[in-house]
Amino acid sequence: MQSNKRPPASVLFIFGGSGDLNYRKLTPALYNLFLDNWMPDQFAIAGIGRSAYSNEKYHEHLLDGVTKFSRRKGKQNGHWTDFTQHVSYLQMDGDDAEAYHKITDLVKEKEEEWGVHPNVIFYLAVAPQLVPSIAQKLGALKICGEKSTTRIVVEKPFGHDLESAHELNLLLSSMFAEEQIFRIDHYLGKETVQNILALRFANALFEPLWNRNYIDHIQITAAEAVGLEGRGGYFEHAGALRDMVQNHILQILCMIAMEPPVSFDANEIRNKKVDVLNAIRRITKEQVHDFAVRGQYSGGWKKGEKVVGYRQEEGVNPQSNIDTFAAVKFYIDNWRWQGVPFYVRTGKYLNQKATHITLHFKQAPHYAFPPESAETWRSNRLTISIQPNMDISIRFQAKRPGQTMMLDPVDMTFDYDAAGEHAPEAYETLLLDVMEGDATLFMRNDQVDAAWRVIMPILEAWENRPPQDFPNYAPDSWGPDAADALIARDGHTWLNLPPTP
Ligand SMILES: NC(=O)C1=CN([C@@H]2O[C@H](COP(=O)(O)OP(=O)(O)OC[C@H]3O[C@@H](n4cnc5c(N)ncnc54)[C@H](OP(=O)(O)O)[C@@H]3O)[C@@H](O)[C@H]2O)C=CC1
Ligand SMILES: O=C1O[C@H](COP(=O)(O)O)[C@@H](O)[C@H](O)[C@H]1O
Repeated sequence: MQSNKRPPASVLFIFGGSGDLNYRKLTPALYNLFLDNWMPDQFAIAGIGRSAYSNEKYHEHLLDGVTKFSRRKGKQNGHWTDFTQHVSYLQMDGDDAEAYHKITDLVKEKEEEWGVHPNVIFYLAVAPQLVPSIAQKLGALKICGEKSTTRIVVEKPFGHDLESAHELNLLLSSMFAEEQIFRIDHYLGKETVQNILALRFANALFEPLWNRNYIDHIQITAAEAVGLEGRGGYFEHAGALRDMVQNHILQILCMIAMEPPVSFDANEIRNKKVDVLNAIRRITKEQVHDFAVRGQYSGGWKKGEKVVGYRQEEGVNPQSNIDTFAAVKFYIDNWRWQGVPFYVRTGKYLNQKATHITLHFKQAPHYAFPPESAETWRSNRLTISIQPNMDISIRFQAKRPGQTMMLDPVDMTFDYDAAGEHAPEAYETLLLDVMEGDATLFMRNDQVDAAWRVIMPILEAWENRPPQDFPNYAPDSWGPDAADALIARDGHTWLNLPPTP
C-alpha cells in the first residue's frame, strides 16, 4: 500500500446499496481505494435498500461483485475482512420519512466514536423517479444544513428532458447549496478522459493547431459491443441519445473544444465547458434529419452467438421506437471552431467496444511529391483512445525506405495502458473527489441544462416522427447505413479502428 494524503473522516450512505451499480462499480471502487490507502482513517459505509440482508450476507453479496468486477479481479481480497468492518446494511424504505432517524443515529454514533464531525455523503444510486422523494427527506435532516461537510451525489440520468432536469435542479437547490450537489458523469472520472486536459494544456505543441485553421473535422465514437445487459426497463425510457450523447459524449466534446482554463478551479473548468455547450449550433426540428441518425438493432449473430433484436428484449415494447444507436453532426459557432463538423456516434451491439476521439487535420496546402508517391492523398490525424485501448496516437506520412519516393502513413503512439491494473477506475477517482469535496469532474446545474438544450430538438423530432425502418442495423455491424451516409455527404468516413489484438 502506498502512503497518501487522505480525505477527512467520512460516513457514506449508499441508497441503492442492494442494487446493481453498487455491486458492480461502487463497492469495487471503494475497496480499491481502501487497498490503495486512499480511504480516510475513519470511515463508515452504509448500504441502504428495502431488501433484507444481515451484515454478514451483505458482505458476502458485495464480495461476489468485487471478485467479478474489480480491476484487481479478486487479487488482494485478503484485506476484505478489514474493509467490511467499516461496512453495514440499513434496511429502510427511502419513501418512509420515519425511517430516516437510522441515518442520523449512525452519524451521531460515528461522531461520538471518532470525536470529530465527519463528512456525510449521500449517494443516490436509485432509479431517477425515486431521487426527488429521497432528496426531499434528506433535505429535511439537520445535517444537510452543514454545507461544508454534507454532500449529495446524484447518478445519471439527471432528468428525462430539459424540463424535468430543470425541475430536479430547482428541487435540489431548494435544499442543498450547489457546492453540496455532485452530479456524476462517470466518463469524467476515466483516466484517459482527464488526460485530454493534460494533452491540450500542458503542451505548447498541439494548441496552435487546435482550431479551424488546421482541423478539418472531429469524430467521437463511443461504441459498445454489449446489448442491454438486463436494463431493458430503463433503456425503454432512455434510448442511446439520452443515455450516452446528452451526458458522456457531450462532456468529451466539451473537453476537446473548450478554451484553455486559467486554473484548474472547479468553476473555471465548468465555465469553459458550459461555454462550448452554449455555442453548439441549435438546429430546428425540421433540420434534424440532416444532422442526426437513429438506429435500433435487429436479432442476429454477435461474435458467433445468436442474440435477439431490441424489440424482443425483456422489458421492451415489441413495437418500440427507442434508439439503440445515435449519430449526430454538431457545429460549434465560435471563433475557434466555426465550420468544423464534430461527428459523434454511439450504439449497443456494435462491432466492438471502442471509445475514441479523432482529430482529422486539413491536407497540406501543396503536395510537391509525385502523384504516384501515395495511393491516396492522406491527411494527418490525432487519435485519443479512451477504452479499451488507452493511448494517444499521431498519424503522419513518412518515406518508405528505398530508392523511390513513396510515402506511407505511420503512427507514433503513447501507450497509456502501461499503467495497467494500477490505473484507477472512474468511480474510484470520483468517489475520492466527493470525499475531498472537489467538484471539478462533476456537472454543474447549468451544464446539465445546456446539454439538454442541445439535444431537445432531436428528441422532440424523433418522438413526433416514428422511424419507418426499425430495426435497421444488425448486431456486430457499425450501425445503420444512414450513419455512414450522414458523414459521407460531407466527403468523410467514420474511422473504425482495428480491434484490440
Ligand atoms: N447499473 C449500472 O451499471 C449503472 C447505473 N446507473 C444509474 O444508477 C442508478 C441505479 O441503477 P442500478 O443499480 O442499475 O438499479 P437497480 O435496479 O439494480 O437498483 C435499484 C436500487 O434501488 C433500491 N430501491 C428501490 N426502491 C427503493 C426504495 N423505495 N427505498 C430504498 N431503496 C430502494 C433497490 O433496493 P431494494 O429493491 O432492496 O429496495 C436497489 O438497491 C440508476 O439511476 C441508473 O441509471 C448509472 C450508470 C451505470
Ligand atoms: O452510463 C452508461 O454508460 C455505460 C457505458 O459505460 P462504459 O464505462 O462501459 O463505457 C452504458 O453501457 C450504459 O448504457 C450507460 O447508462
